[in-house]
Amino acid sequence: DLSADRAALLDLRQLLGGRTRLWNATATSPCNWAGVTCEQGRVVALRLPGVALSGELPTGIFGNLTQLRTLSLRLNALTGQLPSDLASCTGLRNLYLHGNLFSGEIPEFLFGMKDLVRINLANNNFTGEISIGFDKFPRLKTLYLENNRLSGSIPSLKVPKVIQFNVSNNMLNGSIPERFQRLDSSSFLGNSLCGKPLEGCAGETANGPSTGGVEPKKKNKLSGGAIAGIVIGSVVGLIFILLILFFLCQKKGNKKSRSIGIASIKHEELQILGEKPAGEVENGGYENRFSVAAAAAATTVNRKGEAAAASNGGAKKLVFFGNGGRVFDLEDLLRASAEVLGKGTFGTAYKAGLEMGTVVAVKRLKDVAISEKEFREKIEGVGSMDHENLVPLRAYYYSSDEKLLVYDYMVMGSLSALLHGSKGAGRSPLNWETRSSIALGAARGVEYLHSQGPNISHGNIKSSNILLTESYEARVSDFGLVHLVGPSSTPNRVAGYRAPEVTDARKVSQKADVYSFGVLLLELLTGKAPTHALLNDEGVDLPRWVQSIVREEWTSEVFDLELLRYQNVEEEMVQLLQLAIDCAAQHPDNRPSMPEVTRQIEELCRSSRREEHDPQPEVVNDVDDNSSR
Ligand SMILES: Nc1ncnc2c1ncn2[C@@H]1O[C@H](COP(=O)(O)OP(=O)(O)OP(=O)(O)O)[C@@H](O)[C@H]1O
Repeated sequence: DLSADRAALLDLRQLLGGRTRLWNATATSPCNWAGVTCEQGRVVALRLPGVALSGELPTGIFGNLTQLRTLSLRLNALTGQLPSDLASCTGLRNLYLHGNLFSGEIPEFLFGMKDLVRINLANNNFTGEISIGFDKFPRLKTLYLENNRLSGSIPSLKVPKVIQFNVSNNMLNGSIPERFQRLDSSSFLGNSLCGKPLEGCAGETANGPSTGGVEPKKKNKLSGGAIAGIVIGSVVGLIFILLILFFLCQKKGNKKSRSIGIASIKHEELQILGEKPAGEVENGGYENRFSVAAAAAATTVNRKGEAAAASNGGAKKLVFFGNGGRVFDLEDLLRASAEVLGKGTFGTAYKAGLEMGTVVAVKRLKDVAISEKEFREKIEGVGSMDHENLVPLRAYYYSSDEKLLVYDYMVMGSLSALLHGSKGAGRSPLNWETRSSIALGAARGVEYLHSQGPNISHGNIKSSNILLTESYEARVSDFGLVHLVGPSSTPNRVAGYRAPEVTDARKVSQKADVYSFGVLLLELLTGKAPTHALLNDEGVDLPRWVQSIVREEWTSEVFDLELLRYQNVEEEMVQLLQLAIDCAAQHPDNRPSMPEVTRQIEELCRSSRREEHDPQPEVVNDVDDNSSR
């Protein structure tokens, strides 16, 4: 019987006035209204984020919505106190009221909603003290109260499951309870709080912070014996640490000359070819810059114990692909200054600046376990791939000591760096248009690879292998490399992307590529790396985490914060999310093919472009990023 829910929702609909774009005027059942999710005939989720709701929420709406599990009214301009009939929603799990103008104390009835898992009341005008009542939620994981006007001290809450907590920018004082001392300081800034992770409280002993109480005076009264014990303990501890450091340094010193790799390249090795490392002039040290030749030589020296330059085999040449011709030769490459881009599964990648001004990316392969003939055959296959969404392999070099692959250098780096790198000032948020076009470009690149034959797959799809041009076009890289390396290099780092049925990383089917691509899409949409700590804490992978959220009816909460402002394309975002989930199906037969994936992304890109060009007076987007949580 939906009549009760319907009547309640009609009240809300009046509040929305003419904003029919989100509230379909022709819908007969509330379950067909945007923002409403029903289950077995009852409304279980109500989401009206950023739709310019204003004024006080009238009492009488929530009294009937007793099955509600998710209530999201974030980013509106709602004022006054929370309506008392909200207390009827006793099964509420997710309460998102952030970014409004609610005022008054956080009402007591909230603490009767025992199932709450996520509470976000940030960016309002709530006053009063933080209640010990928050301890009454056994499943609470998220508690955001920042940017309100809460006062008093933080009570010693136990909240065992809380992993996200923020009370910054209130009027709180006193010391931070021990339970929260391991959190980041940003959760507490903008108050008069003290103690870890902020600075110690006034009157605190130098030997340790207070442990949660708010009465620092009492804590000063340490007995003489206790002080002597602490001093002796500290001295013994210090001596112990110094001894460990001493032994560690000695051990490292012994190892240094044996290890192979960037960190161990020494001055003498760098000069073997008479080259001066580029970094020496600028940095006075070697850090990450040195010549490709030096790096190659260092390997040779370290492996054989003698100085043999990588270029000493006269017949050894760079083999170029395509019609571009021989733009530079091995000597040029060996003379190039090089900067480490990163170490991957198959070796180390360098950015190499040639003297003639060309910049290329050079990958030094390790653990190549196949014969020269086989290597040349396979790499010829890789070099023949030609598509605008692939990073072209320009050339390769093969000798018994050294295997180099030369690629076009992609100036904007990888999608992984873009999503998970610095989010500080100067970095523009990654908007929906960019993300969806990266998804499309990457899909086209992988689809092209699959079109080359039923046994041709990429084998290592992940965000660090999606590189970006200056205009953020996606180029898929590293294709075909899994077939060149031995079992010792099988990519354990792809954990999180690898399909469940893959046991040998060198035998990755096209359907397994689709799974990895699905995880990549989830990463694009959620902003979470498949190896994200939060996920691991809970012992789940990204696809399972997303699926659990979708099951719990709070789909829109999975999206990256930076995407939340694009309310007008929420439908397309949900479609892409569904496609990602389909791709990451456990059973290969249930996954779509790459052409189908591309077709669906093309379709939703088209429809979101249409949305963007439609006038949308009712959509409010002018809310700042902080409040969009
Ligand atoms: N052609 C290129 N242009 C710009 N950056 C590149 C290029 N190729 C690789 N990189 C960057 O260099 C780093 C190391 O790349 P590499 O491919 O060796 O390892 P990976 O992608 O982290 O792991 P894997 O070896 O499993 O693919 C990555 O951050 C990658 O984005």
